[in-house]
Amino acid sequence: MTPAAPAFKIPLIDIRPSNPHAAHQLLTAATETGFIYLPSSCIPIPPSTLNTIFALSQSFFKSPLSIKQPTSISSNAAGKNLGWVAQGIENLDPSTQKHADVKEAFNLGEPDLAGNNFEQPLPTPLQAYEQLLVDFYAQCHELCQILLRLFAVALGVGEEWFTSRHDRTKGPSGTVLRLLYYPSRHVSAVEGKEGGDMRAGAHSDYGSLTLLFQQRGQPGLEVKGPGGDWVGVPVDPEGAGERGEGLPVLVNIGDLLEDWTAGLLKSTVHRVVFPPAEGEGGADRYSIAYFCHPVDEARLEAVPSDVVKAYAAARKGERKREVVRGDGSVMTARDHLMERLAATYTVK
Ligand SMILES: O=C(O)CCC(=O)C(=O)O
Ligand SMILES: [Fe+2]
Repeated sequence: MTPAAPAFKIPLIDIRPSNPHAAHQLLTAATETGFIYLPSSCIPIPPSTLNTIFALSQSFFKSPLSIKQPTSISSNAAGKNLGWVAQGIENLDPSTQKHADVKEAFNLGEPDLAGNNFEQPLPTPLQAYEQLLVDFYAQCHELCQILLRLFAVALGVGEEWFTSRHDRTKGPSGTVLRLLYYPSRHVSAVEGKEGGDMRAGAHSDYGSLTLLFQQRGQPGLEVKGPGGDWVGVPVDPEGAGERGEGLPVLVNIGDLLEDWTAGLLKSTVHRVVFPPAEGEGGADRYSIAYFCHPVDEARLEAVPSDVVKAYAAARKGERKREVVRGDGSVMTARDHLMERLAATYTVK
């Protein structure tokens, strides 16, 4: 008899300094599941900020085309990859998915360094809340820096090894804040779009870390377990909402951090599905994703960690991708992102 695979369970980790095991627990989770829940109480983002941003997101996505179109990614004003992404544009898994993802998105690039505004045009419903969005951006970045410091500690490298390479004062990065809207199946059918079956096709994220904020009653995220099975990711695994607390935030490791650590930290494949049909076809889903990247010019030189070195030596030849090229030159974070984009979007 073969032993059953261990159940795939995403751990909830308290990352406050009062937990002396936080760094170790994070590293274990990152090497096993690649996904981690953080309780709302240990993140530097007030639940009221999140509620406001979800309300803004809803009001934007429910706006008429005349509000959305001027900020579209296909307009010159928005800039590359920034702005509104209409339904039918993106397919995260073109190899198996015939139709585009059933979703809309709004991509927000980094604010200026002074922390006053965004360089892209904001749609009308967001304009009055620019400062709140700028502050939220900074809070997300700070949370990623806290996590990156803990990973550095767990790997036995200098505490600032990763954070110094994510230091915004050193230049721009590929970091993006993304508002996401997945209509219920009912709504997408009414709009007459060709019926896609997937809200977001199977993929892994590109950057170093992703933060994902979700709302009660709006499930849909699934991660690929070690046996290739899809496992549902509950929005509120421990009933925080019922206790009147904020929901936990999900963190996942992206391809860049996986590649940088020679595959030790796992960038786990995930997707977003429609909930099983109920009533009118389930609820709409809104989520907010913060994709954190090192600064563009950061060189992805080998992490000087004994743990990483031992893993790299044991798994030589098994890696999905390399950050050091055949000629010995080291990729920058920008090179890495360009390569991932080129691998995904074959037609451009
Ligand atoms: O909306 C979600 O739950 C996840 C979205 C996602 O995985 C992505 O945009 O990369
Ligand atoms: Fe993702």
